[in-house]
Amino acid sequence: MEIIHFEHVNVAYDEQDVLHDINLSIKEGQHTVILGANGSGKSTLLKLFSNDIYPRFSEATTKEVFGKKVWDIWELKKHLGIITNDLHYQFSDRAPNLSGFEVTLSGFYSSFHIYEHQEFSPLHVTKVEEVLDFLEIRHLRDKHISEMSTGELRKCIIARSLVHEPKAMILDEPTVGLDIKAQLNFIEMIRKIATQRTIILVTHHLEEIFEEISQVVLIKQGCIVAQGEKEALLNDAQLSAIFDLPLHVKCEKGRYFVQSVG
Ligand SMILES: Nc1ncnc2c1ncn2[C@@H]1O[C@H](COP(=O)(O)OP(=O)(O)OP(=O)(O)O)[C@@H](O)[C@H]1O
Repeated sequence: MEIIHFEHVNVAYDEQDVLHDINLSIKEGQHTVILGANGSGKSTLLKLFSNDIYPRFSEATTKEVFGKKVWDIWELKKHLGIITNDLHYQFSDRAPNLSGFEVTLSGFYSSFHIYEHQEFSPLHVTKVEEVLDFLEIRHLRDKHISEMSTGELRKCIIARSLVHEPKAMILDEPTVGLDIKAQLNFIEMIRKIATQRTIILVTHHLEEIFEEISQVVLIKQGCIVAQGEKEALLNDAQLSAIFDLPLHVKCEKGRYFVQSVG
């Protein structure tokens, strides 16, 4: 089953073309990274996955998510857990008093708060407890957002997206703002999730590309310039071209990093 199947997809904002002739396939179980510089079109591509924007009409265009062309947007959001940094800001701004338990529970209504009119069954509560245990964040259950570190809140937001048991999770620059230890710890958590569902990582940080990611999609100036196996694409030539810098890349124990520039 393909999660994403795009053929000849073009996107424009105010008549300005931003994504050009996108052909992309991501299969279930095929953990994928979408890698590109700032402004290359990564977030726009992600908005296409979630149906927050639509392609420019063309007879040649095919756009299917989980094999379907048309989706009820709320139904689709249950299948695709999407984690953006915007979610993080929304929670810390709007609901600093929410606990880890409540952040997770809010996933059932995709809301940024818990409201009186929302009804939760014992099954909802059980699911939240199960997710907190799976992610090993029970210690955050009763902690308030205002008392959480960036990494702690981000883990609760991941928990929130898991209550629907999405088939795939899309993570947009998930380790922004985390120190090295928190980053490594967070990536270990994502690896655990990757044993159960497909991860699509959107980033410009090589360090975020964990071992289980097999497919790389390189995007530059709104075009997918390469799509294929990680080992074939994460090399000096491809990455220097993508980031417009002479980069020397190294891989150690299955993890990639920029060794030097120039
Ligand atoms: N709402 C919008 N209206 C007009 N242009 C936009 C809009 N959003 C993005 N763009 C433009 O589309 C292009 C791609 O932007 P996009 O945010 O998708 O890139 P990105 O790779 O996610 O960048 P970053 O890594 O900085 O988040 C950029 O030129 C950007 O200026």
